[in-house]
Amino acid sequence: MSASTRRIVVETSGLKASPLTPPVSKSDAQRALVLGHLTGSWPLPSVQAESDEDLPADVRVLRRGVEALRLPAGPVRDVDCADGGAPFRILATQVAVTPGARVRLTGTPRLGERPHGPLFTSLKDALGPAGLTLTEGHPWPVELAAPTDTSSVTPVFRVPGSQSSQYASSLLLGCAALYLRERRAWSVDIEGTLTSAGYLDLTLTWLERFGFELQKSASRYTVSGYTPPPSVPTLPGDWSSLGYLLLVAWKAGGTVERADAASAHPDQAILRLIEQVGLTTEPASGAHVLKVTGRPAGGLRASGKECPDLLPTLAALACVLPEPSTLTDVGILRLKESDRLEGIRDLVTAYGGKAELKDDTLLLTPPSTPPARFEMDSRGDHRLAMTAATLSVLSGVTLVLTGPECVEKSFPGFWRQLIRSGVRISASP
Ligand SMILES: O=C(O)C1=C[C@@H](OP(=O)(O)O)[C@@H](O)[C@H](O)C1
Ligand SMILES: C=C(OP(=O)(O)O)C(=O)O
Repeated sequence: MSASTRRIVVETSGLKASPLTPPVSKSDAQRALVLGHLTGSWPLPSVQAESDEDLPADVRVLRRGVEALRLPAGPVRDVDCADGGAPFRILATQVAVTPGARVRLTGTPRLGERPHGPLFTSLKDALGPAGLTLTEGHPWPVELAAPTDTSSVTPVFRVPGSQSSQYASSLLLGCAALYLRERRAWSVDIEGTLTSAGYLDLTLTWLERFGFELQKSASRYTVSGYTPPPSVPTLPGDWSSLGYLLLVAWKAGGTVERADAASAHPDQAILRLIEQVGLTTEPASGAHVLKVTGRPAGGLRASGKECPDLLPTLAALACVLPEPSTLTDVGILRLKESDRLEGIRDLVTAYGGKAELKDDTLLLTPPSTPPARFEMDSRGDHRLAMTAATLSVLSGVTLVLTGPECVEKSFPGFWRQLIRSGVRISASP
């Protein structure tokens, strides 16, 4: 259940065409903040340029963590990672590779439940011989004391790829820090199949943008050089957030802004998936502005290996398509801010559709008749809250939503954007 008991009514009968804007991409910003810190671009201009009220909470967490690492060595510093999986995992490695750093990391109970063991083991195996200590509470705090000299250890991290790509991304960002300090190549060996591989590619893209030289052989990624880039890279809009906004814009006849095709974010897959169901995305006037037109002609098929964070959004779309849809490789969804696989099943069922899980595949069948209204508890999970609201917009069916404020994590302005499109939000009696 959601930690919050606040309930809102989302009513979507008065939609109007408006330009809709996503926030900055949290995944891009987290990587850029770490690399800006390591390479002397601090504060990072393109994060400074964002208004504070629109900055995703996870970006603020990562920034606070880096600020703690930039303080002179001294007492143990406390950093609250709230609900941020990537910020927590990225920061754990950055603490471990910052000479003499001592940091106590805490977070929500749910973040504490999510898996981190393989990352901690990897850090201890590689840096323990140099003096790294990492102690875990139950589950909090996680306290790290970093060694002052790592130059004599074997420069390789080994980590399994199956649970989360964030372990490998975090370690590669650690390799960048270690390369800069020691001027020797550092590697990450990924054991087994890598899930959410597009997010590791995103990390590699950011390393290159910031001037790092990379090598790949078999399952080993190596940071082997650094040349400062001519300018500090800037940040794109968030394709995960654009997923909701493109669907809202389609329904309301509006446009989306900040849809930067040069972004390496895996959720840009939304464009292909929208086309797959028979809709068309077209450039509208202005840079990076798009509109969506057409009528859906069939169901969709998407994989949690490619774009895990889009699957809830796609489940909302699936509820209004003329044919059933298939989501594959859905197990990864159990490890997110909530058990999103259960969340998707509950949403589709609350809307009157069918969600059948077989092995690792979810078959979604839209209802023959939509309900008069539907109810959903966000369970404190931003993507479930935004997905439920998107379904309300797509279907015109009123939603009663418990726990709407969790959108802060990735998209603090989400409700404001919906209101721009004519959605009415009121407190539930
Ligand atoms: O590296 C990242 O920024 C992310 C990687 C993905 O997680 P997993 O690799 O754990 O699937 C994704 O779901 C998450 O929202 C952000
Ligand atoms: C899973 C997500 O983020 P994280 O893992 O960083 O908490 C998400 O934003 O959907």
